[in-house]
Amino acid sequence: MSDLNEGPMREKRSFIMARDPSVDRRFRPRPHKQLRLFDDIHESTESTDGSDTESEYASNAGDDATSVDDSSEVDTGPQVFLRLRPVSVASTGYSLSDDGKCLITSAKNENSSNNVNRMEKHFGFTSIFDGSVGQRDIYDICVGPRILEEECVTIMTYGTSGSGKTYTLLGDQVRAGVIPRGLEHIFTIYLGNLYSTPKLKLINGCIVFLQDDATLREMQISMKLLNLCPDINAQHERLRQEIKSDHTFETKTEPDLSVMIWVSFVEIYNELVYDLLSIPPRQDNLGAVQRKPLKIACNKGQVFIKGLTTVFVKSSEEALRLLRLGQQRSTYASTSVNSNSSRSHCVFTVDVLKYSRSGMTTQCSYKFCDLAGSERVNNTGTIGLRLKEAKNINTSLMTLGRCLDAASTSRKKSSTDVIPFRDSKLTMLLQAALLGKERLAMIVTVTPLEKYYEENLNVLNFASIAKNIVFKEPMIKQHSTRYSGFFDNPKADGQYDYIKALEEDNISLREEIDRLKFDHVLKMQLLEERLRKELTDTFQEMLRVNKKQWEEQSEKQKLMAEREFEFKLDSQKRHYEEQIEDLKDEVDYLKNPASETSIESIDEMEDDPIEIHDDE
Ligand SMILES: Nc1ncnc2c1ncn2[C@@H]1O[C@H](COP(=O)(O)OP(=O)(O)OP(=O)(O)O)[C@@H](O)[C@H]1O
Repeated sequence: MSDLNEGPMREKRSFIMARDPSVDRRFRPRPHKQLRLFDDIHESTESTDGSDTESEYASNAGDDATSVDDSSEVDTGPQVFLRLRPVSVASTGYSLSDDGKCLITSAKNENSSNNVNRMEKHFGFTSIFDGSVGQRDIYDICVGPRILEEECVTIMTYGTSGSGKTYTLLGDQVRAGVIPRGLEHIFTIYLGNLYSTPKLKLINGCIVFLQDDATLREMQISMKLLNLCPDINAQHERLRQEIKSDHTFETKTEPDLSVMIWVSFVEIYNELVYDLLSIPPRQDNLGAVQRKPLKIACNKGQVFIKGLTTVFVKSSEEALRLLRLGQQRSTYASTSVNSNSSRSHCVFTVDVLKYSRSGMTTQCSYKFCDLAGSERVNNTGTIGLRLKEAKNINTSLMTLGRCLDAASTSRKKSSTDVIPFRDSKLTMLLQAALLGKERLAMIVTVTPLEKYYEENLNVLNFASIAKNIVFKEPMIKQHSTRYSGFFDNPKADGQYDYIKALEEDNISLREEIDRLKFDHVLKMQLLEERLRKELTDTFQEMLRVNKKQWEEQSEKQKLMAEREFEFKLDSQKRHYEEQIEDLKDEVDYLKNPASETSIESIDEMEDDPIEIHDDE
């Protein structure tokens, strides 16, 4: 009954349903001649010789590159690029429009599930890259300009499983992807302004000045994690050489600017957010990393993850090492379509925090988001844990599609429909980009094979919804705050001069402190010198007096010994002289016995031998 009253039901729009949301039929470009893609493309997935045909592309497809730059839609909505994976025999169901910006699909396979899917469809993109386009051009066109704009940007890869999302973002051992190139680019830009210690940090979405002990703690965390990282010196050097030969990045040294760079890495696995750079309880056991899910929160419109480890990095190499560490910890598994398939959505964030002498702190963040691949679970025989993972992946991707759709519809109709960000962790995390508060660049990857035709249509429908979004509000170029340590009160904004004066005072006080310190050090040095001299003089005087005393004492002792010796000598001398006298008398008596001397006395004398007396 109610059906009759309400009239015909309106078709509900969805990115995976059959209705074609691609370019409006009335305006879509009609190709005079459909170009066949992939005629000269050979399978290059297995090749590791680094033979990307970049230079060829640069000359052949240069027009594409320029068309991106001068596009007026750059400022009004997301940029959506299409990258086709190289395959040996590409399906004839895909072709390019004359201007190279529209992919035309038409099912060649009669088994296609429904009539709508078999119809010819046109999907417009900011740029389309065929399988011959290498990593260098992808970076130069899709990402490099966003990095130069120094705005918050989310760069996302979206596609079916095995279509090259991870390859595009991370690259492989030989060909660096978008992230290593982006890191090199960012560090080259700020080379002249990099600050060597972490004094500013983003905490719960706000920029905070760190005290010395907190700075020290952050440096210890950074050191601990870097010690856990795989040793990639040689690999980093090789990739760096490759990047240097591919691009010419320029350093922009600005006076009075200090730049601090932080990185964080999370994965969303089965709808739970995990920190890929957490410090494990035991350093030596990577397997013992506690997988504690984290919560997403919002503070004054800034989305952040509670308790997430953000690591201060001083060079692109450190950032890359942390990226590899997180990559090792993220969830991969072998599936029917990809032997090393990402089973989670991974978001690697680079926060650039700047502090200028005027007291302004600004933040610009680069989020690199590697989405897990959409998968057909019905036909591929996926079971068990892989099935659970695939369902969660598909559900969150569907929510992403719904959010994009709602964002697109509400902008066009100026309606206030609630965008269902809260329906998945992925959309909660990326809501700033989906609302147009940050730039969004999406690289859609497709494997142009017949067997993926219908899956690819879903991906292309999704991409065209994203492409059609128009953001009317101006982008927030940078999140900026003033150092709250100077001013907590809301009137602060109008008192810039006062802040400036305070800062000048601060600078002159610091100079005064430096001068006083210098004077103090100088004074201490002079005092030390004087004390040393006094001490030396005192000791020298003491030595001199001691020496004199010793000399006098020894002189006295010498004199006494001499006198004593003389005295002994005299007494001996006298004694012998007396004995000699006695002996002489005896001789006289013996010669003349009539003398008065008696015999007894002579006998006595004989019994009395000569003695030597020692006075001692
Ligand atoms: N443009 C390309 N050029 C050369 N090789 C490629 C390209 N795209 C993908 N590959 C190769 O294809 C394989 C699968 O790619 P990748 O792992 O990036 O797929 P994915 O889309 O991330 O898949 P999943 O969603 O399952 O993780 C890898 O071996 C990769 O090197």
